[in-house]
Amino acid sequence: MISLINVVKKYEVNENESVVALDNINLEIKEGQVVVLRGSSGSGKSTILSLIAALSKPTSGEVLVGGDRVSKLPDNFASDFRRHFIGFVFQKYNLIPTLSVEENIILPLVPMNLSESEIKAKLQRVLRMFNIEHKASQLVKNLSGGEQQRVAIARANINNPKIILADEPTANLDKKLSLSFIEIVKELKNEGKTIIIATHDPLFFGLDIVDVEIEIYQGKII
Ligand SMILES: Nc1ncnc2c1ncn2[C@@H]1O[C@H](COP(=O)(O)OP(=O)(O)OP(=O)(O)O)[C@@H](O)[C@H]1O
Repeated sequence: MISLINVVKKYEVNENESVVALDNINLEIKEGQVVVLRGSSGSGKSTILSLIAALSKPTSGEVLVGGDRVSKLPDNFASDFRRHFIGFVFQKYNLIPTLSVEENIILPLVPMNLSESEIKAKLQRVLRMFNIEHKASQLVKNLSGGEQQRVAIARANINNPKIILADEPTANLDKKLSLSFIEIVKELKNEGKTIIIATHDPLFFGLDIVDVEIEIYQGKII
């Protein structure tokens, strides 16, 4: 279960100016749900994802993920929490173009001190799952947009996290690739993962696999 309780997030722009990105958000997401956060640019969707991932902290209010009060986690615990529980798919993928597909995918494992065989097993699982095995040794910069996205999704899943957060995942994809992303979401849902997608892509609206659609407008749920 993920809960946001009376969450306010203000960004300080300068000494006398702040932006209220989230204005008293209350939200509950159950394990295994696919949730779409919809709303126009600047409405606060990415801010919600970053709070759930403990990438930032609310100005006031609480964020609970599983048993963890992530809004209170010190930074070193927050990165540990992310490594185990969260897979993040960024809009621009955040891949390193000069590294190979497999090097990019195993990056989250670097701090974990795993044996080579453990790393290989985890890598093989996601290479197969996301149909990118045949490109494993190629440099990411030579891949197509759709392939790069599959690498980003594979990296987000390398630790088999319970929660996948995707920020505008189809912003750089054509219709066909966007539909194949939706197929991937279906597979992840079948595995029991909780998936939260921030998007203004109408392809996600009214989809049968989506359990909850939440509309955000100027930092509020409407
Ligand atoms: N680091 C920051 N400093 C100052 N203002 C910020 C910061 N991050 C976000 N904001 C502001 O907070 C509000 C919400 O931004 P957020 O990125 O959460 O919206 P969004 O709905 O995800 O938009 P988009 O679809 O364009 O990514 C916006 O007004 C934005 O300008």
